[in-house]
Amino acid sequence: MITARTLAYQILLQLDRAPVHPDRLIRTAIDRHAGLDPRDRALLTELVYGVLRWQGRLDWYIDTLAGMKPSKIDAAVRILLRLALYQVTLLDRVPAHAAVNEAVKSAKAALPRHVVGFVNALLREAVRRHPDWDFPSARENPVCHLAVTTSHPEWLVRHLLAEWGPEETRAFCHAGNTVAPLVLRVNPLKASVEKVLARLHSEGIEARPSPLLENAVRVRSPRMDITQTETHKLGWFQIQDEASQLVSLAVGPKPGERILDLCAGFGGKTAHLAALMENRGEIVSVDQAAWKLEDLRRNIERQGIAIVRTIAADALGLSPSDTGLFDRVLLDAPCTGFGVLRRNPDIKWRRHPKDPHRFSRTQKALLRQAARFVKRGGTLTYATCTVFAAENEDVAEDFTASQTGWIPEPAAAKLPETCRNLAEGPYLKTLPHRHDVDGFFIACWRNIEDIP
Ligand SMILES: C[S@@+](CC[C@H](N)C(=O)[O-])C[C@H]1O[C@@H](n2cnc3c(N)ncnc32)[C@H](O)[C@@H]1O
Repeated sequence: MITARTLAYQILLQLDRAPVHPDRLIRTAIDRHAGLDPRDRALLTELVYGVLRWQGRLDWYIDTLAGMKPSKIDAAVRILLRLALYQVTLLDRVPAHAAVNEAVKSAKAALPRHVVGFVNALLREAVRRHPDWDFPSARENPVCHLAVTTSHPEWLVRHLLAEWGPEETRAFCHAGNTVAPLVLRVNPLKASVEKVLARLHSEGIEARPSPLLENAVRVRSPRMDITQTETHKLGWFQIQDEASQLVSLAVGPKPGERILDLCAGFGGKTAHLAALMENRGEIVSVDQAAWKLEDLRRNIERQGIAIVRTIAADALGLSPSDTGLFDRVLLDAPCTGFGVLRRNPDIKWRRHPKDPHRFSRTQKALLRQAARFVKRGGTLTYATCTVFAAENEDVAEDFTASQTGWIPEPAAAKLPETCRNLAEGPYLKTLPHRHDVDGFFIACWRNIEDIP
């Protein structure tokens, strides 16, 4: 019988080779090994996400103890060590000797003898030292200190310190290692909050109304796969953080309107827009990834939505003559994703220091393109799930400064009273460490001129 630790090791190896969402790999592993009991499934998720969150600190332990150049340690050996060290240093419920023994056993099965000796010696030394580690000094090297202790890349810490200062950066980095609440958007086309709470309760899941949005609920036991419930299969809800829900609310579509969702992905925002439109009008959902639009179609069908047309295309190559003009256009732009590190901790290790600026260029081009599809009097909404000014305020300000015929509209105007404190000037900005929701940015404009 395969163990949760072995599966976690295999998944971490796969993630090292290709950028797949960890949840997809975990779900596939659980489906394939139906014999895993709920405790093992929970441990598998804990190990995969724990190692991804704490990878920076775990690597610091390895490089401190290894006595060789970091590049000399093979990727598979490093992952084996990270997994064992995570259990030894950060997980209370696994005895240290069990984690070490299992890692050494795995090493014996697959690695040469001298590597087994190296793994064994390093892990036993880590057990001996823990918890008395000599981390880089906060006074002499604040960047390195924060990067190692909170497990974030040095370039990211340096960037945030320059943009936000030490207090906010520290809070952001600490929040990045917490488990985000599991939030559901209730689908009003099929159910109400009360119905969803009652039905989930009958399936053994406790949830409570969101403090922020009246149509959202927070699940108390976030470790389970809620997509397997009947309530989900019936299309009564969609998993969607409150901050993400603010985007479609800020678009503010009305029944009967024409809406363009220009980077629709799996259709999280499309489905919400359709619900706000009471399933009346038309939504055109565009994404360059045709496979995502397949998921989108399944998602909207499950939710009883019938007003969506999909187009698989590069938004930059699309013309209003192909689609007509729209009352409202949403650009939920591709971004570095640093607002959702709690859910996707692997992102912080995949990104490059130049990425915020690279994305910024694409976002500016996509936003100008999105504007071409808006009717006179219509609105344009720009959203990201990241926190850097380069991808947020800079993009919005570039648009406002370079385009005539557009006036910024307060992004919070259409939001419920409970969310008004999230406004920062004309924009809406959420941060995990301040608001306990994902980090999103929203900006809105109204078109006041004919488009040439
Ligand atoms: C932030 S995600 C969208 C998430 C989606 N709106 C949702 O709510 O689930 C950005 C999406 O933009 C798509 N994308 C990136 N560049 C694009 C382009 N030039 N044209 C069309 N889609 C693009 C990506 O495939 C990705 O699905």
